[in-house]
Amino acid sequence: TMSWGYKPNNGPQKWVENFPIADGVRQSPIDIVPGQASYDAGLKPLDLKYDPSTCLDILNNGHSVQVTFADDTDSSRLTDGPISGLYRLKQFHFHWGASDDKGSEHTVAGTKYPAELHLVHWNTKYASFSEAASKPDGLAVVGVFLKIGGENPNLQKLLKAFDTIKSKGKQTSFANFDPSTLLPGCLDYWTYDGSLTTPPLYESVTWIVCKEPITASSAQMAKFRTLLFSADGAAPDCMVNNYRPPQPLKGRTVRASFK
Ligand SMILES: CCN[C@H]1CN(CCOC)S(=O)(=O)c2sc(S(N)(=O)=O)cc21
Ligand SMILES: [Zn+2]
Repeated sequence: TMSWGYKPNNGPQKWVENFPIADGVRQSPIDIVPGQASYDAGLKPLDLKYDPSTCLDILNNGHSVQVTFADDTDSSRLTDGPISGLYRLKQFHFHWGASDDKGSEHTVAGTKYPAELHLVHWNTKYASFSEAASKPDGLAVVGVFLKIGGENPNLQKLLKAFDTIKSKGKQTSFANFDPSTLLPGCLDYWTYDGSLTTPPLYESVTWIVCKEPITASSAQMAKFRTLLFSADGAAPDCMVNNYRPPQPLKGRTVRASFK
């Protein structure tokens, strides 16, 4: 049987067949409508501290490009913001389009960005990432939009590794990368209760979506599109449009950390 993907025969419209929670009450992503978000003065600023020495490797998992971190200590972690306790960084990855006019998962008043970065953190009240991944307060994902602008030198280090992980299952060591270099200068955010945007679609994510995008050049976006969904030796299948469209809000409130 074919595993899930982003094509008409195995994509977001079909996921509910194997993952019925796809039609759940707190699914992600969503369209964020700034005028309908509630400013919450009680929301704290995000406190993100990352230790580059926890960076382990970069992987093409057949769905995205992912950078994985050692999560056996608290040295790369998220605290404050909308969450309580301490969440450890596990990985970050991206979603992008076949062209610069689409690619993000969250949208802002219907606007699609060319890509979206997800920094995935797990709640250390649980013993491990895999235990946390399915709990309602198990994960906190920081989303950062990418918009087309000048070349982003911090992305360049990632992109240089892409030639060695072109196809599904390829991975290579990747050391001393500081994910905070991919954060925008202003950490104003929207937050809401949601889910993983890929199967298994667990409703376990506190979403923290930054208002300010970072930039990538059009050439840098083109580099993402040289990656493949397909494994070595299989017919090459470009890794593009690996995004789920916005899902129904179903009565949820989106809070803003800013006026
Ligand atoms: C391709 C598979 N993606 C998922 C793998 N994991 C979940 C299951 O693990 C036990 S995960 O927690 O690393 C995340 S976070 C994430 S998103 N796009 O919502 O940030 C998707 C996934
Ligand atoms: Zn993601």
